[in-house]
Amino acid sequence: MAQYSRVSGTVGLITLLNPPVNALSAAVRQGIVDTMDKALSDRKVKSVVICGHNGKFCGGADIREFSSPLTGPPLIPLIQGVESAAKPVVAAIEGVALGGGLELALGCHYRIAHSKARLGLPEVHLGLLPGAGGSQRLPRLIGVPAALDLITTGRHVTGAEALQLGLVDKVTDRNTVDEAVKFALSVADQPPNSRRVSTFPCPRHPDLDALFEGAMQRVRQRARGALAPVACVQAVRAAATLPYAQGMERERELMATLFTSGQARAQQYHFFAQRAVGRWSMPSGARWDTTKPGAVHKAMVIGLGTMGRGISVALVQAGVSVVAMETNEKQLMEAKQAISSMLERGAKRRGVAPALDKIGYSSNMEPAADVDLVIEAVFEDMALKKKVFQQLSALCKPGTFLCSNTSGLDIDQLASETRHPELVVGMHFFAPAHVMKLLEVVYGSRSSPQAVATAMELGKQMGKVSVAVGNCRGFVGNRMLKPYLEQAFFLLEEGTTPEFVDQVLEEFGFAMGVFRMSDLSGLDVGWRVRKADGLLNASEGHSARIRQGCRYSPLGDLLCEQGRFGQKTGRGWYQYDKPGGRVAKPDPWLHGFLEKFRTQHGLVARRIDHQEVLERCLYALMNEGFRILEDGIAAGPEDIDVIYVLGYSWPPHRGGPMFYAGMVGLQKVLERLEHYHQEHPDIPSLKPCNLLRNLVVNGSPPVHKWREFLKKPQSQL
Ligand SMILES: CC/C=C\CC(=O)SCCNC(=O)CCNC(=O)[C@H](O)C(C)(C)COP(=O)(O)OP(=O)(O)OC[C@H]1O[C@@H](n2cnc3c(N)ncnc32)[C@H](O)[C@@H]1OP(=O)(O)O
Repeated sequence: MAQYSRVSGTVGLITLLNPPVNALSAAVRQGIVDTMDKALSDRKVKSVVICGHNGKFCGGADIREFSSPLTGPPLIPLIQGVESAAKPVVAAIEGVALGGGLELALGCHYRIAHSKARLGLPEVHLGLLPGAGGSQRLPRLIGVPAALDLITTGRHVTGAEALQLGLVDKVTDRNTVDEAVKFALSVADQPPNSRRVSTFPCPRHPDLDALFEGAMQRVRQRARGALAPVACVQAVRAAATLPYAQGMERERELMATLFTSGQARAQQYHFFAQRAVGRWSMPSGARWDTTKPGAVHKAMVIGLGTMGRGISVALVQAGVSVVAMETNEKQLMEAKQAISSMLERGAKRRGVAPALDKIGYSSNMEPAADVDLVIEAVFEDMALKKKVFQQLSALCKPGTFLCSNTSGLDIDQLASETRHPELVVGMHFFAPAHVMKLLEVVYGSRSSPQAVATAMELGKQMGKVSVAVGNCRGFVGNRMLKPYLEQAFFLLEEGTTPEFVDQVLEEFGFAMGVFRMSDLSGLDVGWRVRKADGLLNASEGHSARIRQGCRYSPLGDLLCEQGRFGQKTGRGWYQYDKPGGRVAKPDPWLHGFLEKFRTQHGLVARRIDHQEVLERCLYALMNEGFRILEDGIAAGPEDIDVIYVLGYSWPPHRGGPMFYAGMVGLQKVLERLEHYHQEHPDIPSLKPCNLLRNLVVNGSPPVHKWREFLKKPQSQL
C-alpha cells in the first residue's frame, strides 16, 4: 500500500509501503493511484514527493505476482498518470530504485537520489525487458548508448553515477526525503510540462544502424540463447526510431512474447531459488534461523595455488584479515605478487583503496594458533589433506573452524583426523574463487550447525550464494558432472566427435561444451581421481571398456597417457596454437585416434543426432540430481539448480537441471531414460531413479512441490 501525508505545508508526501523492498504489488499500485488522486485534488498541495518506506525507494514490480493473472491497476497507465500530473512530482530515491521502481521514478518530473542508492533496470535477468515504459523513457533521458548498456546488462549504478548519466537531477548524502521535499518546494510553481520524459525527443546518434548492429552482436554472443537481451535491444531501437506511442506498442509486443516464452519463468525461478538456498537446514533439524554463526575476524588460507589465491582475495575483500600460507618459497613469492595485483585491480574497479594491510604471509602453519577459521586449499590429495588437518587440530585455539576447499573428498575422513570434528566443514569454491558467485558448504556427519552457519555466513560476506549440501563423493556439482562426462565419452566411442557434442551443448546454452571445458580445466585432474579409484586398469579377462562391472570409457586415460592434458599442454580433445593457448581447433589426430579406438574395440560408428547428444548428456545428469535429492544430499531442487547455474554455466534461462526436467516433462524424461537404459543396460546412470518414477506416478507435480516427496535427509557416508 502507500501512505499519504502533507508536509512543509504544501508538499504531498506519498510513501510506498511493502517491506522489505516496497515492491509494486497490486496493493501498492492501488495505493499510488489513490494517494496521487488525493495529492492532486488537495488545493493546498502544490507539489508531490514519492518515496519508499524504510530507506528503500522501490525494488520494482512484485515478481511473485507474475505467476498469477493481473489484479489491481496496471503499471503503465499508473506511471502515465504520474507523468501527466499537473503538479510537479519528485522521486526521492534512497536504497534501491530498480525495474518498475526506476520506471516509476522516470515517470516523475524530477529525481533526487542518495549518492549510495542503487538504480537500474535489471528485468533482463528475469527474462523480461523494462516493460512499463522504461525501454522508451530511459533512452530519451540519457541517450541510446547509455540506455542500451543499462537495459541489456541490467547493471545497477550508484546515485553518483546516475547523476553523471543524467538519470537523476540531484544527488545528496543527507536525508533524501528531506532534500526532495525542499526541492519540491522550490519547483512548486513551475509547471511540469517540459519535464515529461515521454515527450523528449530521443537524443540523436550519428550512426544508429551501426550502433544497434554492434549491440545486437554483443548481446547475442553473451545471451547463449536467452531471448530477453535481444528483445531489450529491439525495444531500445523502437525508442530511437519511433514516436513514443508506437515505441510503447513495440515494448508491449516484445514484453508479451517474453512473458509467454518460458524463459522468464525459468529466470524468475532462479531469482527466488538463489534466495531460498539461504534458508538451509540439516538432517538434525538445525536451521538457518535458529543457528548463530561464529565470528570470523581473522582467517588462514593454506596452499596458495590458483584456488588459495582467489580465496585469500575474496576474504580480504570481505573485510576479513588473512594469513596466507604456502610452504613452497617460490610459490609463496609468486602468490604474494599475484594476490597484491588482484587486490589492486579489484579495488580500482570498486573505486576504493586496496586493503593490502589486511593480508600477511607465512611459510609455516604457526599463525594458525591465532585465527578464527582456516581454509585448507592444498592439492586434491586425501593423504596430504589429512596431514594438514592433523597439524591444524594440534595448533589451533579451541573453537577454530577448519574448512577444506576439496571439490569432492570425504569431509568425514578429514574431520576424523581432528580433535573437534564438529568444527570441520567443506567450503568448495569455484575458480576463480574471488569472482565466481557459488560456494558449496558441505556438512559431514559430525559438523556442528554452528560450523555450517559460519561457513554459510562467511560465504555471504564474500558476496557468494552459499548452498549447504551433504557429504558424498563429488558433493552435488561434481557428482552430477560424472554421468554427464561419461555420456559424452560414450557418445565419442559410438561415433560422434567432440566438436559436435560441444556444439549441441553450447547451442543449449552452456558457456562451454563438455570437451572444451575439460581441456580448460585439465584432463589430468580426472585422470588422477580415476587412478586413485583404481579405475585405470581393466581386470584380467575383462574388456578394456568395462570397470567394476559397468561400462567404462578409457578415452580420457588414453589421451593423458599421450601427455594430452588440454589447454595447458596445447593438446587435449582439441589442438591449440601453443601450450596455454585458448582457441580450440579440431584436431585431425584426435579423429584418427577415435577411429582406431573404435576399430580396435569392434565398434561401428553410427550417426548420432542432436537430440541424442542432449538427452544422453543432460538426462543422465538430471537423473543423478534426482538421486541426490533422494539421498538427501541436497535439501531441494533449488539447491541443485543454483549450484548448476552459478557454478557449472547451466543457462539461467533454463532455470537449472531440475527445473528444466520439469519443463521438458518428467514423464518424457523418464521415458527417454528408460529407452536409453534399455539400449545400454551396462550404464547404471541411465537407469531412472525411484524419485523420478515416484514423481511421475504422482502426476509430475511442479518443482516447488517436490520437497513433499523427499525422505528426511541423512549422510551418505
Ligand atoms: C510490467 C512489468 C514492469 C516491471 C518489471 C519489474 O519491475 S521486474 C522486477 C525488477 N526488480 C528486480 O529485479 C529487483 C529484484 N530484487 C533485487 O535485486 C534485490 O532483492 C534487492 C532489491 C537489490 C535487495 O537485495 P537484498 O540482498 O537486500 O535482499 P534480497 O535480495 O534477499 O531480497 C529481500 C526479499 O525481498 C524479495 N524481493 C526482492 N525484490 C523483489 C521483487 N521485485 N518482488 C518480490 N519480492 C522481491 C526477495 O525475494 C527476498 O524475499 P525473501 O522471502 O526474504 O527471500
